[in-house]
Amino acid sequence: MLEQLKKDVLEANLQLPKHGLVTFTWGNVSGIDREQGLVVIKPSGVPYEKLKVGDLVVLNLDGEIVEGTLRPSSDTPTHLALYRGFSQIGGIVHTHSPWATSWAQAHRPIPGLGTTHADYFYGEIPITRLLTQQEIMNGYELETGNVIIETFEKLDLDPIAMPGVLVASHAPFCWGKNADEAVHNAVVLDEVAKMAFHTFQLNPQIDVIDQFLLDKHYLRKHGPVAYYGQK
Ligand SMILES: O=C(CO)[C@@H](O)[C@H](O)COP(=O)(O)O
Repeated sequence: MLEQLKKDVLEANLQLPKHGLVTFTWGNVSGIDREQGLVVIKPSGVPYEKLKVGDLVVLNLDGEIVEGTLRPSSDTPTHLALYRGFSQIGGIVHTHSPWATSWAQAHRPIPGLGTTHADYFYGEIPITRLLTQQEIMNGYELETGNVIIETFEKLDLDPIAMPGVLVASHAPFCWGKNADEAVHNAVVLDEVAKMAFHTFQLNPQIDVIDQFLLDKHYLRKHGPVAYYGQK
């Protein structure tokens, strides 16, 4: 089980440069074995082209390293906070993919403007608030995880229906039932971020997708899940 999870997390990490979601060593992917309570994550600062399964780091949900010799990703506290807060998810991706990161830096949520968006994200992709100076002092990565959970609680969002978020002045985090699905959602997030930017250039007055079409498209693909805005 854990050995297969390591292989899946390695493959998911290697998909990031293949899809153009990362530059240099930016970004990271993790996966969780919920039965054992163990998280497998990319080591910090290791180039993707050199990454091997033995480099991956295994931690428990308290952040204690149980396997691995390298330093875990600097975003590990964020991943762990999300696994603790969103019990339904099995894989997490963090990138600085250019289009989604531009919306995060602009402190703008990404509105649902079309069916491409609706197939994956049930409504507007949220933006977190900025962290306070005290929160940054407490630990930027841990508090980033906490502010994502806070954002979803405030907006009453279902992380299955909304598998991604923009962290203000930072970049996106995406997730899914496993690491592979999390990467898929990260690719789509950057695509819909690009499409939304261009759509507004073509028509600054465009409105969000009709709710009926949003329902039809999202539920056609995902079946009866908690509705956006309802638990
Ligand atoms: O968000 C950041 C830095 O702002 C990180 O995602 C780095 O881009 C990758 O860090 P490591 O996973 O290599 O520690």
